[in-house]
Amino acid sequence: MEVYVMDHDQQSSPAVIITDLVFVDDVYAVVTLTADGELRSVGQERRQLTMKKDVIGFVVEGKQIRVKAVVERGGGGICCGESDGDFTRKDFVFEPLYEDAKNRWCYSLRRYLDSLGRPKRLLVFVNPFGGKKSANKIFVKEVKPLLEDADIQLDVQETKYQLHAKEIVRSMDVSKYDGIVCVSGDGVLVEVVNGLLEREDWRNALKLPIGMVPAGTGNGMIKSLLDSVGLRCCASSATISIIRGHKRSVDVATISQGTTKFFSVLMLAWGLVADIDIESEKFRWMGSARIDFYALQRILCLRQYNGRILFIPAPGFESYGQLVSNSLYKEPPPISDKELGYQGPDAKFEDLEWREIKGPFVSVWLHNVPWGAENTLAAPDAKFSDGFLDLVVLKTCPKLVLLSLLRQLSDGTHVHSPYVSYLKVKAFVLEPGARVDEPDKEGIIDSDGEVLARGRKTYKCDQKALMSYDKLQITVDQGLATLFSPEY
Ligand SMILES: Nc1ncnc2c1ncn2[C@@H]1O[C@H](COP(=O)(O)OP(=O)(O)OP(=O)(O)O)[C@@H](O)[C@H]1O
Repeated sequence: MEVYVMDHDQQSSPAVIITDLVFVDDVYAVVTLTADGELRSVGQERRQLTMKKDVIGFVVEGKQIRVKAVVERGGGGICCGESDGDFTRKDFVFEPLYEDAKNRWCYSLRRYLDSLGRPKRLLVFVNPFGGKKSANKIFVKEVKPLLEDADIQLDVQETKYQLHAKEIVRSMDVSKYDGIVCVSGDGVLVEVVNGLLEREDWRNALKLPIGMVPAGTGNGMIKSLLDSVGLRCCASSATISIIRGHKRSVDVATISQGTTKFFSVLMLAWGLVADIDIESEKFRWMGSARIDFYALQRILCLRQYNGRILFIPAPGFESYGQLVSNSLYKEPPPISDKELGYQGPDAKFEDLEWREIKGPFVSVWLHNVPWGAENTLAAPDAKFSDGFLDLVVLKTCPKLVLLSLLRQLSDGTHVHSPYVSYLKVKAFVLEPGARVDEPDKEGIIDSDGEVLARGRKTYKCDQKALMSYDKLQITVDQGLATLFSPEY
């Protein structure tokens, strides 16, 4: 029924898609769906839902239609999941008077929801190993019911071992899905991005949006996405943003050493932060307290590392460091026939103006998005797709100041400290050196929670790292990957 309704106050109001006399709670009411997506009920009570924002799906229950809705709460209220969240369930049930009317309502609601471009088929990775090992429970109790309410078909894959998600993504049929969801920490997200980029059809594969549901220790990406619109980092808010299907592009950094590459969407750390992140693994039994506990230990016995960093500053940051004639940066070798995946940005960096900062360093930290973890606002000015990485450098710092800087990480005010240099860079070279106090020992280079390189003679570890503790270079490709994101 397509009618154009004249309004008393305005010249015209949005076209009516369907309007009917129905029962709401056994009382007559008029329910209307308009072309601008308002679903209104006028009867004993007035109700209004916005299809785009509030409605996640609908279902027929006998003679009734249940419109499944989640409404953003304005302070107070309850979350629709287990944990505290920002949405409350507000289903709307009505009963069309005739079977024929019910069918017309179903057709109109379905057509409207289909026009919103929301995902219909998702591949879901659940990492049972991440964080507090509660990803399965989070998925079953909080994520699956919402995705099913939204009538999304799910292929669920529990990850069985490290790099399992990457393996699947590298060879999956991307045309089967409208997105990939990771119920995990950031580790599985990074595997998915790397898997997509290693495919021959990476350009097309990268259009597949990736959704995150926080279920790990490090949930920096989803925290960054939700926090940017004032939502709390919880499974229900994350799931609702996936259902609504908005997307956001995110920069991808290519970290390379010779022909070896790693693609990062979160961060790279060398020095204090990497040492805390990786070495605290041995205290994993402590849960998230391991980080604070080990950070204290590391500050009391503070290490400094020799080395050098070189970078191309973003416009406005040219005053940092000194100009250099030889950047050490090497353009990647031409692609051989065998290397079919993504090889890094096409841009040339070798002849641009490079600047350097020489060590010793306490910490060097590069960030792509603001939050490194749910309680770490590492780079408050970082943007998802500005084509730059935020660089946080700490060369030296009294221990007491350092302790308070670590506390300030929770609100991002550490970047205002006179001991911290905070700038944006387009490309970066790290030349890591040995520890100042024990020159026979070197450090760790960590990217997105993975050890990229371990110093020689420093760590007894059977696992071989991807790269050696030597010069590596980083370039950024603007907005290369796609994420499901709340509307911003
Ligand atoms: N079944 C499994 N057993 C062991 N490791 C796994 C399994 N499934 C996935 N992994 C690995 O777990 C790592 C961490 O995953 P994820 O990011 O989800 O959790 P996290 O809690 O944020 O990580 P971490 O606790 O290491 O900081 C990933 O590198 C992933 O490859």
